[in-house]
Amino acid sequence: MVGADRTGTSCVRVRVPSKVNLFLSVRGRRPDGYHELVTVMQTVSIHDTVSARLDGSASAAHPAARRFMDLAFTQEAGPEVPPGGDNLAVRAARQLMGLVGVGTAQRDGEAMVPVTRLHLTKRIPVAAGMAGGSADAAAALLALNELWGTELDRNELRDVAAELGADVPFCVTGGTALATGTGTAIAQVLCRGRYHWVVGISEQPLSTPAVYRAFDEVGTPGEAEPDAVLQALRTGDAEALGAALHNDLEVAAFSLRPELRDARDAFLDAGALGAVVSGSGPTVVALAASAQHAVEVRERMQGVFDRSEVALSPAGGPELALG
Ligand SMILES: C[C@@](CO)(OP(=O)(O)O)[C@H](O)COP(=O)(O)OP(=O)(O)OC[C@H]1O[C@@H](n2ccc(N)nc2=O)[C@H](O)[C@@H]1O
Ligand SMILES: Nc1ncnc2c1ncn2[C@@H]1O[C@H](COP(=O)(O)OP(=O)(O)O)[C@@H](O)[C@H]1O
Repeated sequence: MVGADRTGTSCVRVRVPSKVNLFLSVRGRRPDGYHELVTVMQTVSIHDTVSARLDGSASAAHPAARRFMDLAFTQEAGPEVPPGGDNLAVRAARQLMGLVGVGTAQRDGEAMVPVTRLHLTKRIPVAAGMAGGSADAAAALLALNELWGTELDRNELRDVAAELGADVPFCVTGGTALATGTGTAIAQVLCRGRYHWVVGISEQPLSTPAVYRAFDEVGTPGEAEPDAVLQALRTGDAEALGAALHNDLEVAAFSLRPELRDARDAFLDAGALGAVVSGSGPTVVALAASAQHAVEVRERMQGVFDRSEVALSPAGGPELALG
């Protein structure tokens, strides 16, 4: 899997989009506590950026040629984002190093150990149901695969990604996908048109495990099918998509944050084509008929959320730029 010592790249920047769940059905709870899902995910145009840079000779840092490498991580992010080894971007880097047999250390015998510097610029709301941490993990995998010349293909990267979190495999590819299992089995689906969203953001985060626990108490595993969402996407019909938005986790998010139900309903009163909690929340997304309509709906929602943004979907996948 590890390619020859070929990389001449010394810096890679990956701009990675967030996601919304257009449809999410919880089918049941597995013995390990994870839940079986059927979900349709789509990238939206709120992005993080992860850059990776090598100090010293790029070729000397090829993992196949090294037993040790040092990893330095910095970020422009709020205090709620872990600054060290718990950050999903760092966990992704360590996972990739482990896979190619490279340890983290300051020195490798007599020689100085090469340093890989990872930097995260955070724009995606945190613990918001928009897969921000997963997006950063995916971006780190893609950046380091390029920087180190490890040459894992997308399928191999998705396998590594699945070990980091249920949403990470989707974030490696982006676009629009139907995900099953725990969310890691991904099939791209056809999507025509572009969709205009108002993204309602709450500063107070919601923890994904807490929302799944609440679902076990107040929710019922469902049998809803994503057909109406998939058909709307195939035909590029925003009105049909708005009507078909669905999320079984909403009831759990509402039980923890009753005001989110009011916020969703306020979006509908403000003329949105549809509105739904994204993933485990607390972000509520509303579909508009056009860019202008999104601006109008957002204006009518003044004061409902801590803040809001307009955004476009689908937002493609992670974009790599080499330096
Ligand atoms: C709800 C969703 C919908 O896309 O997204 P977010 O709201 O987090 O963005 C996902 O299922 C979240 O995926 P992700 O946040 O990557 O989950 P992980 O890190 O793997 O798991 C965090 C915790 O969520 C619960 N979990 C996650 C996925 C799943 N299918 N069943 C679960 O029960 C488990 O308690 C797990 O310990
Ligand atoms: N790079 C990262 N960005 C955001 N959160 C991160 C990151 N790495 C680790 N985390 C942790 O993951 C938790 C979930 O964050 P996030 O992925 O943004 O939300 P969600 O699971 O709702 O999509 C946060 O509370 C934070 O402690």
